[in-house]
Amino acid sequence: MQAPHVFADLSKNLWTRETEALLRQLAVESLLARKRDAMLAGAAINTSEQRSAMHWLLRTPADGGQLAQSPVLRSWPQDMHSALHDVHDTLDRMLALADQIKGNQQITDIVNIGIGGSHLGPEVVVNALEDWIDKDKNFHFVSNVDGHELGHVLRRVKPESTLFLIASKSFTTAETMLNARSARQWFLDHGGSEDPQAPCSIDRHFVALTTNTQAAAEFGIQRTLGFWDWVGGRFSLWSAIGLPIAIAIGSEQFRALLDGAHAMDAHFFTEPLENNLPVRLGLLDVWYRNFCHFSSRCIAPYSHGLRRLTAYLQQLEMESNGKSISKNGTRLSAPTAPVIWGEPGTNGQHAFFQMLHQGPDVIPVEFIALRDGGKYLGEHHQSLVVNAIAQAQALMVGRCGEGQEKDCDGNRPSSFLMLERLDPASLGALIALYEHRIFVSGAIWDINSFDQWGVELGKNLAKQLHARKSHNDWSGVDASTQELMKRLMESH
Ligand SMILES: O=P(O)(O)OC[C@H]1O[C@H](O)[C@H](O)[C@@H](O)[C@@H]1O
Repeated sequence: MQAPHVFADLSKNLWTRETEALLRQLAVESLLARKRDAMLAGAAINTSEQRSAMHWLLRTPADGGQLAQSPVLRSWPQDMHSALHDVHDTLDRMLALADQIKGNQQITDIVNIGIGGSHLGPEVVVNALEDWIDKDKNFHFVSNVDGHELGHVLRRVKPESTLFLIASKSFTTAETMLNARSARQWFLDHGGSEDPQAPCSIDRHFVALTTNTQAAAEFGIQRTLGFWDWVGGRFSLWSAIGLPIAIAIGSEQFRALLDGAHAMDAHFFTEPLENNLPVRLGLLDVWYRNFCHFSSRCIAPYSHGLRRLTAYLQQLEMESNGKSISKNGTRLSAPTAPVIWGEPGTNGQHAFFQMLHQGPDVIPVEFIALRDGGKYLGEHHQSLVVNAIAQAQALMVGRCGEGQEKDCDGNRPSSFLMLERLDPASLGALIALYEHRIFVSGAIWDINSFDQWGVELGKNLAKQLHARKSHNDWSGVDASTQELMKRLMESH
């Protein structure tokens, strides 16, 4: 089927028309349409944090665009109109800043410091759109608290020609804060200044992207672009967190990225369930996970530009739907998000595809390819996509009669998504497709796809271990953790 900017061939999946009709019935019984409308109405669907989930508003045109005639929009309360107004105010300011930085020839290096949702989205988009980027700027993404990553970048840049973007929704994430402090110290140690009047000042060379503008100011960054707590971290590339993207491709193309996502939003919010690609894919995910008991899904982008897409989708899907408790607090009896994994093609073919063809587990595969490969070596592109099509065919038809070890069962499912080309609008639509698809399966499972309390546990324990380390106090700590901590301290 054709959805905005994305063609989807779902014909190699293990379902029939009847299966899909029954799944749609399940969607009706799970109140999917009502839940979708609640999101569009700005209801607090992130119940554990009492927040709405309105990342789609970040790409809604000021006049409502393709959603203007939607009955939900037409009955929006005033505060939704105000929120949309604020979105466009901030977007205009952000894009003006982006164009100014883009045109500033003195700035040759942009260093984005952030992790999770404040890193993966911008990284995947900047990588994907490298053909749209002026060659006079280098983009660096630092996320890991491992000092090797920041050190590697700092060895290659100079304070006077570098702009640091400190990206953190909360402005409290330990890794980002440590990386930001180290970058700041390096900047001051190498000729930068705290004096706002100085030519190489923190004011000119640091920008914070955050909802916590106060913490950014306390850190010493005055130039801040804000956003709102109703933008989940993993859905935030459309907000101020997208500044590195906007610097890379410019305001006009950033707007094209938003427009592509908006076209998919309108498709999702208004098309009937049977013609709605995010709904069809979300239902397919439920079918495979709960009825066929497939526990993972392989994502294989046949595009070097999309080489980081799987990492991005891992956070999007597994952080959103890796839950075992329903919205009303009961433990679910059925499993939720599968393991998402994969590598770009054709590399994956020469590594793990063997298991996809002959391994004991059936693993649905998602091929993502471009019809038009752009300006590089057309022959390579044809070879790339033919490989993807051949792999999907091989998984389906298998092989028999050549001796048991050579035989492949076949009947292994795959979906094939094809973009016309890798441009901002198509990429925006593709990412929005995944956001909504995940919403659909989350709605069927009746989980809150917008919180991530499991992540908090690890963060808290890391903080406690740090504190205990300074007092060398291990009372009440389990033996395994104690031993590892003692070993770490001994080596110092
Ligand atoms: O943007 P920040 O507040 O620094 O958060 C960065 C990341 O932190 C945690 O890992 C959360 O699980 C992610 O959802 C979030 O994207």
